[in-house]
Order: sequence, then C-alpha cells, then structure tokens
Amino acid sequence: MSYQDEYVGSFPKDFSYGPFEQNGDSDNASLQEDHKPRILLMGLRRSGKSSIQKVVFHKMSPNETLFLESTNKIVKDDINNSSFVQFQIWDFPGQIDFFDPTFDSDTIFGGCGALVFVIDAQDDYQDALDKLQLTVTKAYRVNSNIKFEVFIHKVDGLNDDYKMESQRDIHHRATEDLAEAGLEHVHLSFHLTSIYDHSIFEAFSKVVQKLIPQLPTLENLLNILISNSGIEKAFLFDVVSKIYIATDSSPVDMQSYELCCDMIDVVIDISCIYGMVDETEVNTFNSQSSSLIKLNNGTVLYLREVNKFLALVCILREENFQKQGVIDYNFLCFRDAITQVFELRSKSQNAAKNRSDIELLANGAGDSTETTTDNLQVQIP
Ligand SMILES: Nc1nc2c(ncn2[C@@H]2O[C@H](COP(=O)(O)OP(=O)(O)OP(=O)(O)O)[C@@H](O)[C@H]2O)c(=O)[nH]1
Repeated sequence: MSYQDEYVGSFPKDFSYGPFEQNGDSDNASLQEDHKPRILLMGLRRSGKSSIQKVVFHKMSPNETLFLESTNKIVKDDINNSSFVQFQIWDFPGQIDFFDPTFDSDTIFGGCGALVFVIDAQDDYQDALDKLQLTVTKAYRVNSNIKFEVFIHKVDGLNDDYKMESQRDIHHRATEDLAEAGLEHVHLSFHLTSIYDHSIFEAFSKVVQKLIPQLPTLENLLNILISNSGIEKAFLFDVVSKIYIATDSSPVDMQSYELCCDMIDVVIDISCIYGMVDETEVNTFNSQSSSLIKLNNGTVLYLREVNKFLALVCILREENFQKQGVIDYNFLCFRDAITQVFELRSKSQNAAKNRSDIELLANGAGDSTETTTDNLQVQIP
C-alpha cells in the first residue's frame, strides 16, 4: 500500500555483531542514529522475533511469517513514522552468543532504550528463561537504564487458563532467576502476545510509550480533551503502525483498542482505494481526514487527523456527540498543543545533535587511528 511504503520504506540492513563494522565508514550517520532510542528484539530461535517486527512495522500478514527465514545476523530497522515514533529496532539471531569476541555488548546495550525478550509460550520455556537471565544480567551491567520487556508470545494457541498459568509461572521463575543473580531490583514487564490478534500492537505500544519522554504531557492533554468534550476514551495513534503513543489515564480495555485499530484500517483502506485523485499521489491521509462510525450499541467512534502521521481516535456515547461543534473546537486546541510539543521536541533534538557534533570535533572522533583503538577496547569480552 502506497501510504505504508512511503513511511516504512527503509529496508533492513544486515550487519554482524559490531554494528559499526559495516557502518564504520560513516561515523556521523552512526552518531545521528544514536539519538534515536533503540529497541532490541532478543529470544531463542523461532520464538517469533522477526515475525513481530514484520507484522507491526511492515504490515506483513501473520500467515506470511510462516515463510520467514531464520535471522543469521543482527538486522537493524529504522522506524521513522513520525516525530514521536522514531527509533531503531535491532532483530537479533536466536543463536546469539554473548561470549563471542565480536559481540560488542558495550555498543549494543549501551545505546539501548528497551530490550524485548520473546518467549515462545507454545514450547518448553526453560531454555528461554535461562537465556533471559543471562541476557538481562549482561545488559544491565552495561546499561542500568534499559527497560526490560518480556513477551510471552504465540499465546493464540493456548486456552485462557493455560495463558494465565504460563504468565504466572514465567513471571515467578524469571524473577527468581534474577534474584539468584543478585538482580532482584531489576524490573521486568510481562505481556501476553500473538501476531494473530491486536495483543502484539498493544504490547509494542506500551514498549514505545516508555521511550517517549513527553508521554506525561500527551496524557495530560488527552485528559483535558476528554473531560471537556464528553469523550469516554481517546487514543493518539501512529497511523502507519497502529501503535498508540498515548492515551488518557483511564484504563485501556482491549476491545476498545481493537475497535480503534479497525477504524484506522477502514479509513486508510477507503482513502487509498477511493481517495487518490491521480496515481502519483501517495498520501491520501491528510489534514481533512476524519471519520465517524456509529455503532449499534449507542457508541460513536470519531477519528481526526492530528498531523500526517498521527490520528486521534475517540470513543464516546452518541448523546454526547450532539454537540459536535464543541468537540471539534476542543480538538483544534488539542492539535495546536500537540504541535507545540512537537516543536519543542525537535528544538531540543537539534540542540542535542549540535552538542554531540561539537563533542565529536573536540574529541577528534574523525581520527581513524583512535576509532580503531576504541573498537578494540570495547570488544574485549
Ligand atoms: N502461532 C503463532 N506462531 C507465530 C507467532 N509469531 C511467530 N510465529 C511463527 O513462529 C515461527 C518463527 O518465527 P520467526 O519470526 O522467524 O522467529 P525468530 O525468533 O525471528 O527466529 P530466528 O530468526 O531463527 O531467531 C514462524 O513460523 C512464525 O509464523 C504467533 O504469535 N503465533
């Protein structure tokens, strides 16, 4: 679909353990990438890492993942959907060996925002738990700020009782293993996931949200919007990936989230099929995009475009939608406020980049002899 191609069009690059080995010719590019939070996908072979990345960020249909080949090298993927959803995903091969001298843990874990560890819940998970303990121990020693997220994956094949039982068991054993390693203070978050339903999008939304420093501001703006507009629930969606980057502070129920995801699909599909004026047009989701769907239970779904990447999707009772003018006016105020948050964010990003450019010059990082020495130092296991 053209909309997706435009924004998720960066193809993964293959490279071996030391990411700077292949990118070594471009120190500046590497430094720029360093400003983006990095999400690592780890876990045993065939646990479903590549499938997750392909389904969430590349619109691959779940059935197609059956034909994915095993990943042999780290695959790095730049996600640039919007100003807020900007990060890199590094998909690791299942057989990764932390004791391999080319495994540059300082570089890999140093710039990492979140580490997603995928456990195949349909398989015996003892080996996965051992690997989880080893991974968390290694990563935490290098970078204590990493958010550790455990995806108890492929739960589509399990009944509800077994799902809950597996989650309880994995939670218990993983935290015990960490306590044995002296890391009882390290927090692990657990999510039940499957690529065959919306759970994987919901889980990834939560991972991404933890990497957005402006999250409290966004939540606050959404709270103000819903309380002044008679809205029950509001999500701020990244349209391409359908992950929600923020919601108001009332609890999220899966059904509402699924309804909103479906609505985005409908709007994008209709826009792409019927909205294109000529064939060269790639972006049919624009500032006029909005949609209203009345459900048979007296609820209304209302979608408004915030910018070309983000959409606000609200759920409200039909009687509260009678004053649509007020809702629309409040929405415009909300959109202005979000734009201001964006502007502030890009200003601070530019300032950070300038600072690092100056540091780069001051440290003479362009000197090839020094770079080589640095690499040698960090590669010592
Ligand atoms: N039932 C089910 N199968 C899944 C799910 N996610 C992935 N799979 C399947 O699991 C198999 C392995 O998926 P991959 O994504 O290649 O696994 P991986 O972890 O990247 O594997 P390596 O590259 O070898 O490390 C594929 O056949 C997928 O279709 C899921 O949520 N449910």
